[in-house]
Amino acid sequence: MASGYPVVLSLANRLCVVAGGGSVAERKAAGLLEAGANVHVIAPRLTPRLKEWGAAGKLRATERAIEADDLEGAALLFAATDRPDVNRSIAEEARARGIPVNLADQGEAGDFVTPAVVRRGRLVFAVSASGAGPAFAARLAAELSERYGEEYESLAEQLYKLRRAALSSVSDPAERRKLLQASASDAALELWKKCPEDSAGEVLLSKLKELARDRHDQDLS
Ligand SMILES: C[C@@]1(CC(=O)O)C2=NC(=C\c3[nH]c(c(CCC(=O)O)c3CC(=O)O)Cc3[nH]c(c(CC(=O)O)c3CCC(=O)O)/C=C3\N/C(=C\2)[C@@H](CCC(=O)O)[C@]3(C)CC(=O)O)/[C@H]1CCC(=O)O
Ligand SMILES: NC(=O)c1ccc[n+]([C@@H]2O[C@H](COP(=O)([O-])OP(=O)(O)OC[C@H]3O[C@@H](n4cnc5c(N)ncnc54)[C@H](O)[C@@H]3O)[C@@H](O)[C@H]2O)c1
Repeated sequence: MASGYPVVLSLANRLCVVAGGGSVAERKAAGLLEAGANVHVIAPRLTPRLKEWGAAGKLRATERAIEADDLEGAALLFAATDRPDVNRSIAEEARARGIPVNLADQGEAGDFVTPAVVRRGRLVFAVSASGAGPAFAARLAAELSERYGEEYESLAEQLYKLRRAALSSVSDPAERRKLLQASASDAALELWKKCPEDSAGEVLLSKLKELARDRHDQDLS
């Protein structure tokens, strides 16, 4: 497998079809729900959780074999049945319609693979081992999960607000770039962890300006 080209797709409200209803289909569906996709899972046999999500309206669950018409309007297809022939033929139908395909039983023959993922709010870590094995990717993702704890969700939120404040109130692009670079320094990250919530980001921006001034003064002395 040549190593692929990583992207972060916006799937909010886009139809994603999952063929298959076992543990692999459940994992793909769970990841798609986290991305806000409109998920349709189709299989004669569904896991209890997939049934529960269907009954709760989190996704659409249909208990029958996949059909080509199910692909109508889909942005992506996940072929995750335990029948290689079914996966192959629905993948062909999808490709004929220009729909990218993920093949659970033969990743390399699909259009994209799903990496191991760790989410911390806006922060998304994705690890792909490109054929070196999902166990390796999952192990490295678990290490990232330990290194970057839950606190990184609010940290990323603070940085988001700060960046918005900088974009709207620091008009000089060079000055802004300097500030935003400083906003991700070790000292700055420590500062944001201790800062109170500030929905406009103005307090964060004034603290960042102070920090940048201190750094500048230290450089001069
Ligand atoms: C990371 C993760 C993400 C996810 O699926 O969400 C993921 N597989 C995970 C688990 C897992 N996979 C397998 C087992 C059974 C135990 C074992 O054998 O280890 C388990 C464990 C379990 O199911 O619990 C076996 C397996 N996987 C693939 C094949 C076929 C092949 O090699 O082509 C076979 C043999 C099937 C067979 O014939 O039995 C294929 C793919 N699996 C990928 C991703 C893509 C490559 C990603 C990369 O680039 O590294 C790729 C290529 C395609 C794709 O699925 O997109 C997720 C870990 C999530 C986590 O825990 O964080
Ligand atoms: N990519 C991965 O991460 C990964 C991990 C493990 C296994 N696998 C592969 O994925 C396959 C599925 O794994 P699983 O553990 O979810 O299997 P499973 O046996 O739990 O589930 C198989 C599902 O396929 C459905 N199915 C069968 N025929 C169908 C059809 N015509 N249309 C729609 N659905 C149909 C069944 O109803 C069932 O829901 C395995 O056979 C294996 O090759 C991939």
